[in-house]
Amino acid sequence: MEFLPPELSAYADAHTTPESELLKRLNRNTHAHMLRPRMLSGHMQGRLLAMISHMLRPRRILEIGTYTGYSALCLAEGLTDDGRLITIDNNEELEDFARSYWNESPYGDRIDFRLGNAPDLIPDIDEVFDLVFIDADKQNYALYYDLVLDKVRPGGILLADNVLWSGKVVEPVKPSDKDTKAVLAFNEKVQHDPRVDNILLPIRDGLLMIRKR
Ligand SMILES: C[S@@+](CC[C@H](N)C(=O)[O-])C[C@H]1O[C@@H](n2cnc3c(N)ncnc32)[C@H](O)[C@@H]1O
Repeated sequence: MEFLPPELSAYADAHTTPESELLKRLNRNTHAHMLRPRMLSGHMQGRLLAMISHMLRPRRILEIGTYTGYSALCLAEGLTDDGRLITIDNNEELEDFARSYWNESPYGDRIDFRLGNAPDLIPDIDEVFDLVFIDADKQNYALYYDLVLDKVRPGGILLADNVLWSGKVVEPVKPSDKDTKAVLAFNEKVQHDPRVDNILLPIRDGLLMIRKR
């Protein structure tokens, strides 16, 4: 969901560095051939992810929720020369599609795709992360946060997508709406965690930026 009026959104887009030809093609082909293409980060958020990555120069990035590999390519832009991005998804139908685009990029050999259920895989990853992007099933957001925070270096950054959840975070919640309840609980958890500083950026569907103290 976009929270800005369309004309302001278009203006912001027009004053943001354009996508590379590869990202444009991946974006277009995801919309043409894949289910639920709105899950892809897109131009504006993709450039923000790349900008944050360039600023941090991370050596290790963890992404939870690969989809067609668009955000992985954006995040990989800032990796150090010996850097690596681990990205996890439980949908095996996405891997070949994503990999075909990664292989055309300079980062193909630095993106380490792990197929499986993220809550099962994360505990076995023995790395210290500079940057983490949480962008998978909403009901596990708080669990992902708990699983990764100890693996993030002090000063490292976590980003969590969709934290405004199409505006549902400020509407009455239906008792059956587990996703909205999970997003609300996650946002509260981070807000009251003395181990971090955080800012909720109202970009696209809401991006929570969290710095480990
Ligand atoms: C919103 S999409 C990711 C979009 C991607 N980060 C981007 O910006 O282009 C969420 C992805 O999380 C994956 N996913 C959902 N639940 C998962 C789980 N429990 N373990 C691993 N991946 C999961 C889905 O298959 C889907 O591809």
